[in-house]
Amino acid sequence: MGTTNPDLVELRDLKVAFDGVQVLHGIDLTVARGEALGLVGESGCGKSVTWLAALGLLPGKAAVTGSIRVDGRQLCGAERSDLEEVRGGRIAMIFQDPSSSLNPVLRIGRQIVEALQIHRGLRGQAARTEALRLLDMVGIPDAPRRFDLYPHEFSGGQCQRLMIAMALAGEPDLLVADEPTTALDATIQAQILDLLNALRAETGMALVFISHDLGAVSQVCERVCVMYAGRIVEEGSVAQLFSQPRHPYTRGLFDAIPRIDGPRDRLIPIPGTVPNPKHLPAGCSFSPRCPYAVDACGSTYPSLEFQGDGRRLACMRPVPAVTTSGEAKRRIHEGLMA
Ligand SMILES: Nc1ncnc2c1ncn2[C@@H]1O[C@H](COP(=O)(O)OP(=O)(O)OP(=O)(O)O)[C@@H](O)[C@H]1O
Repeated sequence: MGTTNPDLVELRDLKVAFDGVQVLHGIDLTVARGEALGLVGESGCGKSVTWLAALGLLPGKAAVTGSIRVDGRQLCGAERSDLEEVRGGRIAMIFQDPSSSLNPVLRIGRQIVEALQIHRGLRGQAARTEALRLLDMVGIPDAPRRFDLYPHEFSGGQCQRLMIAMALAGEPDLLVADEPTTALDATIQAQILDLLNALRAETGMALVFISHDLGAVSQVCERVCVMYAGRIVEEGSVAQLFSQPRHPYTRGLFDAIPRIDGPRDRLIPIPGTVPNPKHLPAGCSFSPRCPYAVDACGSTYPSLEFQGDGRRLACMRPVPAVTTSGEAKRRIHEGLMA
C-alpha cells in the first residue's frame, strides 16, 4: 500500500469559506506515512480549519472545495459513512482542551472501551485489557485502579494523556494534535512531547502537530509548514527553516520566540496583526507587515514554488540567505526554545 502511494494524506487546492468569506485559499499539502509535520502560524491563519476540513468536522455552513485524499481515497464531498470510517480510525484529532474529547460524566475506562468498540469492534474483557494497555502506554500509572475514575479526578496533563489514549483506540495512521500542550506548564508540556515521540516510535503513526510554539515543533517534527492568512507561505525541513527561514513571516515568527533565559527586549514581535479574512490586503497578504516588501508585493500574490533546496516558498522578496542563519540556529543548539 505504502509503496504505490507514499502519501497518507494529500490536500490539493483546499479552499474553505464561511458565509461567503474565504478563509483558506488553496492549500496544497501532503503527509507521508510515519512522518511528523508541524503547522505553525499566528492565531487565525487557518491551521485548525485545514485539518477540520480534511476530517469533515467543520460546521455545515462551511463551503469546502478541492481535493482531500486519504490513502488515495477522495473525501471531499464523500458520504458521511466514508468520513466516519476515516475519522477516529485512520486519522484521529486531539485538541488543546481535553473536555472536547472526554465526557465528564463517564468513567474513563468506559470511554476508552466505547472507542475500542466503535473503531475496532472489541468488547468485554478484550476491550478492558486493551484499554488498560492504552492507559499504560500513555503513562497513566496504576491503570487498573484509575480505570473507574472520572475525568475531573485527573490533572490537566493526565487528561491530555487520556485524550491521547482515546485517540489511539482506533490505531490511527495519523494523529492530528491541535495545540495539545499550549495550556500546560513547561514541565508537563515537555512530558507530553516526549510521549508523542515515544508513541510515534512505537506505533509508526504519522503526526501533524499544530502549534504556535516553534520550540515544541522542533522537538517532535521533521518538517514544518508555515501558514499565513489562509495560505502556506513556506514549508521545509525543521533544519532548513530553523537555520535559514526565507519567508519574512517565518523569520518574524522566529524573532518573536520568547527566550527562557534571555533579556525580554530580545523578543521582537511582528508589527501589526493577521488581517481579517473579509478584508485581505491586495497582493501578498503579509506585505503590509513585511520589512522586505516592494511595490510589486502589494499587487501580485506570489505562488508557492519549490526552491533549489527542496523547500516551498511563496515570496517575491525572500529574506537574503546571508543574514538569517545565526540567531535561530544558535537558539536551537543552546536548547533555549525547549
Ligand atoms: N466556524 C467558523 N465560522 C466562521 N469563521 C471561522 C470558523 N472557524 C474558523 N473561522 C475563521 O477561519 C480563520 C482560520 O481560523 P483557524 O481556527 O483555522 O486559525 P488557526 O490558525 O488555527 O488559529 P488558532 O491558532 O487561534 O487556532 C479565522 O479567520 C477564523 O475566524
